[in-house]
Amino acid sequence: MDLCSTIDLELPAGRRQLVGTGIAIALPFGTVGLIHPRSGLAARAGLSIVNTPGTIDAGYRGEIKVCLINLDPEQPITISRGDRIAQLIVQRVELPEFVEVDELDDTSRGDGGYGSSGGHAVLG
Ligand SMILES: O=c1ccn([C@H]2C[C@H](O)[C@@H](COP(=O)(O)OP(=O)(O)OP(=O)(O)O)O2)c(=O)[nH]1
Repeated sequence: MDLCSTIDLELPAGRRQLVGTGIAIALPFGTVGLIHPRSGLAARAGLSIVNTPGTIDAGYRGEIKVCLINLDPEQPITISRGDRIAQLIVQRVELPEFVEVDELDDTSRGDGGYGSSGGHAVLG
């Protein structure tokens, strides 16, 4: 579902702003809302979201807001009230009960991460 701006704004290069969408929802328990950028605006103008994906908790009843950021190094981005600025995706989530243990089971990856599998010159 697309989310639209409730305001007109001009976002200068490198700046961010929290923008209202005028939407409040009651998500079913066991789901989460994720706020994603729109790929067209990202590729063409450099518009993104600071905390992408934003998390909308099932218990949240306030207005959904989007923390937009202009990642273009030079050009401002003009947004008009009603423009589609982001998209909301609703997903089911696990609600696990966490249990503290002294050891974890062995896996082939183990504790290797952060590029340990290579695949790029800078990773060695
Ligand atoms: O892009 C976003 C992200 C969050 N929210 C709202 C819904 C969410 O349920 C609430 C809290 O979000 P989050 O848990 O990410 O914020 P926090 O910085 O951890 O603050 P809090 O202490 O309120 O949990 O803010 C939005 O409207 N837009």
